Amino acid sequence: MKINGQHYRTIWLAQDGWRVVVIDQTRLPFRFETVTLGSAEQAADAIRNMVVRGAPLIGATAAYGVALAMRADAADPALEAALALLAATRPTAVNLRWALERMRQALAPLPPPDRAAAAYAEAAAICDEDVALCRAIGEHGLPLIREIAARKPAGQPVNILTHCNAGWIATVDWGTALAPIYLAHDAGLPVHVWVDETRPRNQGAALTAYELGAHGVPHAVIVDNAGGHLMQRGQVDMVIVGTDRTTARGDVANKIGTYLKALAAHDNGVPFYVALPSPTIDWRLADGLADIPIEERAGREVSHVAGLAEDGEIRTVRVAAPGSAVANPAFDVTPARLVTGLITERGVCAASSEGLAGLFPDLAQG
Ligand SMILES: CSC[C@@H](O)[C@@H](O)C(=O)COP(=O)(O)O
Repeated sequence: MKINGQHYRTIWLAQDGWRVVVIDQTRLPFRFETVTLGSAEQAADAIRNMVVRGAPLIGATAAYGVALAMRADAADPALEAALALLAATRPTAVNLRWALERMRQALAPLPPPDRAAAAYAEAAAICDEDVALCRAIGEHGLPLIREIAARKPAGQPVNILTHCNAGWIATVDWGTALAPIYLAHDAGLPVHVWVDETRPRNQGAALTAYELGAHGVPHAVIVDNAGGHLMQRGQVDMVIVGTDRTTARGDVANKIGTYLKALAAHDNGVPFYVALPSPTIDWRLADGLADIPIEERAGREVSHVAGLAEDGEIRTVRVAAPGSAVANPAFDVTPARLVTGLITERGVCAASSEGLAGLFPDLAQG
C-alpha cells in the first residue's frame, strides 16, 4: 500500500541484500521509521516488543529471522535454536508456528552450506504468498460489501466496524479485514469504517486509522465501548475483523474485545465476518475456548498509554491509579456460533468444520 505516494510492503530486504527492514509500528502513526534487523535475536525482539505485529507479519518476520540465523550459522543446532527462539516470542498467532514449521521443512533436509540461500528464498515466498492471499481475501469479501451497498439508499455509505488492526500493516500487504474495504473503496463504493481504538495498545486508533487515512478511506475512531451503541442505532451495517488463530471448527481468537463486538452484533442482527488467510487456521484444534493459548502481556500496557505530547515528542503517561493491580489478557475467543462467515483466500464459508473443510479439503485433518 502507499505512504505519501510511495508503495511499501511491511517487510523487505535492505540494500545489502541480507538484513531485513521492517516498519517500526511502535512509532506509528506519529513517525514513519524503519528498523533494520541483522540477527534472529533482533527479529525475535521485534516480534516480542511489537515493532512488528499482526498474525501474518509475525510469521513473515519469523521466517526472515530463521534466514538471518542461517546466514550466521547453518548447522543443525543453530537451526533448532533459531526456531525455538522465534517460536517463544508470542503464543497466540498460529501463523508464527506455521511459518517456522515451513522453514524447518524447507531447511532441515538440506546440507548446511545450502541453507542460508534456501531460507531467504523460502521467507520471500512466504511474503509473496501472503500478498496474494490477502488480495484474494479482498476479492472474496468485496461482494459482501457490494450486496449491502445495493440495499442502501443511493450515496449512503456502508458502515463497517473493525477491531484492532488487520490491515496491510498487520500483513505483508493489503491486510485481511481491511482488504475488502480497500477494494470496495477503490471500486467507488461508498464505505465508512468505525475504528475501535483497541486498548491497551491502541492498534485501531494508531494503525488502522493511519492506514485508512493514508488510503483516503472515510473512517472515525471510536472508543472500544461505543460499538454496541452504534449497532443499536442502526449505524453499523457489518463487522469485519481479523484473527490470530481460527480453529478447525471456526472458533476465532482475535484481539481482546472482539468477542464483545460479536455478542453485540449477534444481539442486533449485524453480520459479523472474520477475514483470514489459511495459515491462520489451526487444523489441530477444535475448541478455541479450551485450547487456544491466550497471551498475557505486561500490565504496563494497561496502566500506561503512549501518545504524542504537546511538544511533539512521543511520551508515555500513567492512566491507572498508582498501586492498583492490572491484568492484560491480549486476546479473546469468539465462538463459531457468533460468526456469520469466514472470508478466506478461497471464498466465504460458514464458521464450522464443514464450512472450512469444504473450502480446504487438502488442508483439513480427519
Ligand atoms: C491480519 S491480522 C489479524 C490479527 O493479527 C489482528 O487482528 C490482531 O489481533 C493483532 O494483534 P497484535 O497483538 O497487534 O499482534
